[in-house]
Amino acid sequence: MLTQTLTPTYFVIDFDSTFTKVEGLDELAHIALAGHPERDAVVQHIRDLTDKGMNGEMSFAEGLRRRIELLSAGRPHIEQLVEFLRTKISDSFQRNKSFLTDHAEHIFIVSSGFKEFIVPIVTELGILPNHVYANEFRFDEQGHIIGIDETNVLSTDGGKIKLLRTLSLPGDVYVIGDGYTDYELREAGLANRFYAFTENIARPRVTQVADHISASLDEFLYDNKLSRSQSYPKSRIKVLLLENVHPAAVRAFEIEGFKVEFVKGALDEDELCERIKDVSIIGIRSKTQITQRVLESANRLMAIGAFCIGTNQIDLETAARRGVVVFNAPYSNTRSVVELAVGEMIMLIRNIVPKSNQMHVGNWDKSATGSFEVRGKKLGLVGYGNIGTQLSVVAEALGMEVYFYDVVDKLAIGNARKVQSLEELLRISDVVSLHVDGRKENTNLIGKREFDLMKRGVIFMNLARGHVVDIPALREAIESGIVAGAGVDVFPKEPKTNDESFESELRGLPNVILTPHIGGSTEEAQVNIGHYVPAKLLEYINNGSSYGSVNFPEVQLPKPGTSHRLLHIHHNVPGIMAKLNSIFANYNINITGQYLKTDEHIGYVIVDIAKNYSEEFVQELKAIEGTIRFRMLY
Ligand SMILES: NC(=O)c1ccc[n+]([C@@H]2O[C@H](COP(=O)([O-])OP(=O)(O)OC[C@H]3O[C@@H](n4cnc5c(N)ncnc54)[C@H](O)[C@@H]3O)[C@@H](O)[C@H]2O)c1
Ligand SMILES: O=C(O)[C@H](O)COP(=O)(O)O
Repeated sequence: MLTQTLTPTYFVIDFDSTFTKVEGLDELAHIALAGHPERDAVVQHIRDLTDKGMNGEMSFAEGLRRRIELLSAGRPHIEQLVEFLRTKISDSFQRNKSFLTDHAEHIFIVSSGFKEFIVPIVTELGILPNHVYANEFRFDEQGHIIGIDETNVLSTDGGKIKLLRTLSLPGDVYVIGDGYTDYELREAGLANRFYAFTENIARPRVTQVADHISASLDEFLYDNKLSRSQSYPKSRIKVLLLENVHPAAVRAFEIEGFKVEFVKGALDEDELCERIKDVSIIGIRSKTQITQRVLESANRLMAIGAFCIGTNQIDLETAARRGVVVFNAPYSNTRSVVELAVGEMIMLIRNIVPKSNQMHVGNWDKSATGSFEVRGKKLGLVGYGNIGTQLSVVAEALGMEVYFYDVVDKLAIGNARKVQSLEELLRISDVVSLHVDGRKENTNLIGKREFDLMKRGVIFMNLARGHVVDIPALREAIESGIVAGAGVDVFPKEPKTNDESFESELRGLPNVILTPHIGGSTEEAQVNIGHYVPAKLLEYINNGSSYGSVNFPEVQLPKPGTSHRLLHIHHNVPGIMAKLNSIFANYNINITGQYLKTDEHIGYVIVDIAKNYSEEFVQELKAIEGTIRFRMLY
């Protein structure tokens, strides 16, 4: 860490909604009024009074007096509150305990809250008890709160100003807080700067007048070049999550302190080019197209998470050349697709869809004609990857004979049999199911020629990618009776959101199951993906590990420990390693670990070094010709 001399001498920090995520007095009311029939209304009234005070819309002393009157609490409730507040310390304060401890002599907590619950919390993070200035309750003999110590200046209007005057701190004073009374210290000339703290709440009336807005303590420390736990404040790193990814993903980034934006649907290219400009991490599903143009608009982008299996919607090569790492979730929804395929296959071969539709209009058509078992039938899998192989196992358990064709030589699982060509597979199969990936070359893989090769009465399923099938040819094959039943989950053109209508030539055909690209849309799959992909992205952002990436040299890294980690992504051209090494030698840098992985286009070097290095050394590394991206972690 490049620790520098302290510029500000004293830090005056607010407690409620700054040091902790909540307002202590509101929470005390909530605890004390448990079981009270009017609890919600009373607590809300107290909250409204708190907000009015914080926004400077009401006399502070008046608001405090009225809140205390509404409160019906005692010592045991305060004990419960302290327990609760321990779980509500602001994330960035927790992360930066060492700053609080190391600078304890210069830190003061000045709050309109109450010492009874503030002192136990802040002292656990290194604040000195005699540096806590706050109100105090008055209790009766049974321990009920009966009022406040009115001789304390903090119970009066302008209390913080009066207090700071008496403290008369001999040096620069920086105030950090979320409320208007914190700003008033600056207005009164008692502070050099006021930082509106918005990690928990952003009050427009306060942010408007602030010298600076700090979305976290990390930002405050970074801006003032003070020692901190994050090399760059994550609250300044924007994560854009599209297409309704699972809330677990949002939580995973928020817990780490990132600024997260969530959008329910996909965005088109123009919208995305605009929105992505200041985004560092983007999460998408199958609908969002990350094109070259989008990537060229994304100067801050470090990583893309495909919260799905397919990555054909991303220009992977351009991403890599721009130093943007892409991760996906290769297995999280595999089982869901397999189960849907099995279900559809049985429904289609039994001709259930038309029968069900007839029942809904009152027609009872009991007959065995055109209805078969899957047992003993030949299932032909086009693409024998993760989904194809798992479907193969389940289909065998149902008594089917499984055949597969894959462009790559794949090991057959169970009794499945490999065939040598797509044509052969299509000729022999009773059920054809597509499970190829979405590479461009697979466009119209199945068209008229291929349908003409299939057995008359075949069941056909596409749960892979829409562009793989020529839709007019499929319609013709259904109408001509070649295809007796079809299950289609994916389409060349799909609506961007649930509000758009679905247009397709397949609408209205008999014995055709159409589903809105939901092969992977189960609760289980989405929650799995919601955990899996953020974990990969965070590993990369926090540690540099690119393991599991689909477009980048893969490196699995140990934690950097006490070293600082340099991450250098460059074009794979001769001489870069020599230049890097000569800079390390010139600056006499002590290397504690080094990792290198290259592919055809990209070189990814990770170097762990001892902490004593200069800014010039860092600048020289960044300036090496061929550097795509340079990052430091500690
Ligand atoms: N409908 C959904 O919601 C849903 C959900 C998950 C996955 N998918 C899609 O399912 C498909 C399969 O997924 P996976 O996880 O099994 O992928 P995978 O990459 O594990 O397997 C794809 C297989 O297809 C083979 N292949 C590619 N082109 C081929 C061709 N022309 N002929 C024969 N084989 C070919 C590959 O060699 C590979 O073995 C992908 O397109 C994926 O995007 C759809
Ligand atoms: O690639 C996938 O995993 C599937 O197509 C599912 O995509 P989705 O997450 O957009 O439903």
